[in-house]
Amino acid sequence: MDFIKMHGLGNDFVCLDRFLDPAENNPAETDYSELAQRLCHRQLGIGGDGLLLILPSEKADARMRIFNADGSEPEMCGNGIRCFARYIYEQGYVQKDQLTVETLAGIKPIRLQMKDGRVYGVTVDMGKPRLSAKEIPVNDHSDRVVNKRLEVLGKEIGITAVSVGNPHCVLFLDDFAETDVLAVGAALEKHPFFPAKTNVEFVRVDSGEEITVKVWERGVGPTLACGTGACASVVAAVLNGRTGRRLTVHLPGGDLQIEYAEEGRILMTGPAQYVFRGQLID
Ligand SMILES: N[C@H](CCC[C@H](N)C(=O)O)C(=O)O
Repeated sequence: MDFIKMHGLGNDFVCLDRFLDPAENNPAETDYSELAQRLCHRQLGIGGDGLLLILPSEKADARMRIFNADGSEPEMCGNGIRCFARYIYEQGYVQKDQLTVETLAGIKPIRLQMKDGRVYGVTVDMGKPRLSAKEIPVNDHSDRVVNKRLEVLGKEIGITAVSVGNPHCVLFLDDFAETDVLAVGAALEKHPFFPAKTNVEFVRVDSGEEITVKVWERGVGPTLACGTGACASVVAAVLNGRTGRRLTVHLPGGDLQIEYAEEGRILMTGPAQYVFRGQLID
């Protein structure tokens, strides 16, 4: 089985190209949950935060499926879709710098930044955030921004819940040293307030134009970057009046440029890089 390894700011993915032969119809390869757990394992497999499937689409230029390292299938992946877009262009499956990708969170318009025929940056229209309790989803009856105090590890913590197709729980901190990100992240991921579990972002506001974010990802754990998490953090910062609408988001793996535009759409721009091509020895 051939695969391609890619990453977006260190959020890394094992990619299987099924564009020309959608193996989804192939019974031998339908348990992607098991396959994701096997291929993403850092010692027993290739290693990755997730498994990306590159598939044809009847509604867009291509279709992306993403599986977390624990085998769960989330609705969307921000760093992954940038890698996906670069790959399908440079593979020749699309010959244009503006394309669309079908995901479980809807069809995402994408613009490629190119130099000498190679993609050096990708801008994704991530769409509008979902803010009502049912859409996130959370166990609450608010129909507006969900700012809530939750009991976590014996302490009360203030959070903002936002969805960008997948659920996010955003906390604002003055100093990362004040919180055990790993313990609080693990506890919040599975907190009963989030019936579909959640990604968790710890955000320090550095200025009106910059935030620093650490992430605990649903179905993965701590990652070097999370595209949807960075978008959710910007939305939460704007809704809580903490920053402007156009931010540089500093993640452990690098920076993303994100704008939560006045009309409500979120634009995310960042890199997508190859690591290696390989063959799995069964
Ligand atoms: N773990 C996330 C999916 C991957 C999102 C992340 N890799 C990104 O770049 O958005 C979830 O279960 O919703």
